[in-house]
Amino acid sequence: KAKRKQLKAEAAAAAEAASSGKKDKKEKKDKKRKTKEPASSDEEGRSSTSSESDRAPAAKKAKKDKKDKKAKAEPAEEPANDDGELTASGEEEEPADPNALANFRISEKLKDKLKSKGINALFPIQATTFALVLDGNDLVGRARTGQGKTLAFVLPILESLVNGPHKATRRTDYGRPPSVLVLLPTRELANQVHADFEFYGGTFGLSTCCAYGGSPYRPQENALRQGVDIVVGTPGRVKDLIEKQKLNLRCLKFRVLDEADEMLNMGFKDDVELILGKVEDVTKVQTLLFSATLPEWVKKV
Ligand SMILES: Nc1ncnc2c1ncn2[C@@H]1O[C@H](COP(=O)(O)OP(=O)(O)OP(=O)(O)O)[C@@H](O)[C@H]1O
Repeated sequence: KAKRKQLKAEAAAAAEAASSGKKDKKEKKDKKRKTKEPASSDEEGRSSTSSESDRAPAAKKAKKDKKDKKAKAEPAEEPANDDGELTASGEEEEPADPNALANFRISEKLKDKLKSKGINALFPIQATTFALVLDGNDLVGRARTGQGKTLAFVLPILESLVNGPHKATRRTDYGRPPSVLVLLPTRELANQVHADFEFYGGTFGLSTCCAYGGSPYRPQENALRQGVDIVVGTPGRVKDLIEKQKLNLRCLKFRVLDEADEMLNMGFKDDVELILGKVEDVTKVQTLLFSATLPEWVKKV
């Protein structure tokens, strides 16, 4: 009986020892897990359940793929402009070209017309003259053929008549005398300039008449009687129309002498002087003169 009691006591002690060993082990295990846990929860900011930690590599891969795609897409997010310069992404694109239409006081309608002709920026001669003419100055411009001289006076004249200094006093009534007179040495040039004034001036409802020698008088006289805003012509025919009292220059806001040296060479000296002398008050007229060379007579004019 005593032996059985001892065996029981030994078994109980062994069981207790075993249980306390398990407890130790469990405590150690728990400790171990606790030291691991912060790392795993910090890693992705997620709880470390087994199912989630199993998903983590896939999520990481997706994230990496996205990063790679973004890196590949990045060059497209910073587009290069026509000059190859990078422009700031996410902001409205600033026109890098100082001569871009946006940098000039050109109305939207006129800009649209220019763009329809593929003109997105002004040529240097146009950029130089635009503000000067629009602000009311007289001008002498030396320019070779093909530099875009025509638009150098067409654009600021139109803006000045419609939105600028001459807006308030410009006549718009039926039978009005013209606001603009352009003199050129040849009918080809007159036709060219007339076409530009018609195309761009038409935007504002401005009418143009072309008058050169050899063409019938009747249509020109009819147009002048009804009233036009712009007259483009050669000196001989313009002088004739003045002398026939079909054309009167008393309301003129602009007079343009284009290719002045050529007009001199072609013998239009007297006609030009007579026409210029018909303006009553020169302080009320802007005079723009373009010439490839500046002989004495051109300087005097
Ligand atoms: N800013 C511009 N951008 C692109 N093209 C333009 C621009 N200005 C004018 N042009 C074009 O350039 C060409 C020459 O222009 P323009 O005829 O006005 O030159 P010009 O110097 O007056 O020539 P010309 O001496 O023969 O009269 C035309 O075809 C015109 O449409």
